[in-house]
Amino acid sequence: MAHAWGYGADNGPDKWAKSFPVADGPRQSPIDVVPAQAVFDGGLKPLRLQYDPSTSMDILNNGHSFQVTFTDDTDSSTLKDGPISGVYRLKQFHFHWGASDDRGSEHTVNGTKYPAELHLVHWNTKYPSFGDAASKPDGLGVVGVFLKIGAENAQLQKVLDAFDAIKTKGNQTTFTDFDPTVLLPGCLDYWTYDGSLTTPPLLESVTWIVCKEAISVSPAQMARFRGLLFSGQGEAACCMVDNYRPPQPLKGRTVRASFK
Ligand SMILES: NS(=O)(=O)c1ccc2c(c1)[C@H]1CCC[C@H]1[C@@H](c1ccccc1Cl)N2
Ligand SMILES: [Zn+2]
Repeated sequence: MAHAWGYGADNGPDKWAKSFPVADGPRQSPIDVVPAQAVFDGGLKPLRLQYDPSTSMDILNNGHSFQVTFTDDTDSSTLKDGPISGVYRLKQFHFHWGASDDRGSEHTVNGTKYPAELHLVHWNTKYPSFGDAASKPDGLGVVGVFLKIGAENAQLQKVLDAFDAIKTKGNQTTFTDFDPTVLLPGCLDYWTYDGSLTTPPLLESVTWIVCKEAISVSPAQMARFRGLLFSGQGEAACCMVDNYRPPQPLKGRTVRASFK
C-alpha cells in the first residue's frame, strides 16, 4: 500500500488485501453472528476476567482508534476459562465506532450494527510476549462488547474525560487506576469463534469472545468519541469515525454459544 492503511476510500478495508493478502484468508474477522446458527456448547466455561486497576498505564490516540494500555509483565490482569485454556494477559482495550448511531460495530448480530464495539485484547502466556503471541493461531483472546444507545454510562465517562488530552494522532497521557471490569455487561453469555485481528496486520491469531449483552452509551457520549481525530496536530482535521471493518466471510467456521 503506497500509504498507511486506514478507513478512507483509498486506504480502507477493501484495499487492505493488496498489502496484507491474509485479508482474504480462511479465518478473518469480524463476522456477522447469526444466533440461530450458533451451536450451544455445554463444555464452554464461564469467562473468568480478573483485572487489577494498578496495571492500567496510559491512553493513546494511535491514529486508528484510542487504546488504554496495561502493564503485562505479570498475571495481574487476566482472561481465563471461557473457550480458552491457560492464562491470557490483558494488553490493551480500544473501541470502534461510527459517524452515526446506525453503524460502528465490527461484529454484527443478524446483520444489525451497533453504534460502537469495545475490544479487550489479551495474549496467551504460553508465548513469551504479545508480539510473539500475535502470530500464533492460539495467541490472542479478544473480548468484544457491543455498545447500544441508552442511558449515560458513568463508568465509560472516565475514559471519555481523557479525550481532550488525546484529540490528535500520537497524543498520549497517563491513565492509571482503571478497572475495565466496569465496562463489562452484567451477563457474560458469549459467542466464540476462531478469527483474526480486524485491522492490519489482520493476523489469524484471535479466539474471539463476543458478549451477547450490550452496555449502554448516551448520544452525548457517542459525540465525544466522534470528536477525536485520525489526523495529527497541525494536519487538516479528519474526524475519527467509521473505524470499523465490515463482516467477513465465515468460510465454514462454526460459531459456538455459551448459552442456550
Ligand atoms: N481490533 S482488534 O482487537 O482485532 C486488533 C487489531 C489489530 C491490532 C490490535 C487489535 C492491537 C492489539 C495490541 C497491539 C495492536 C495492534 C498491533 C500493533 C503493532 C504490532 C502488532 C499488532 Cl497486532 N494491532
Ligand atoms: Zn478492535
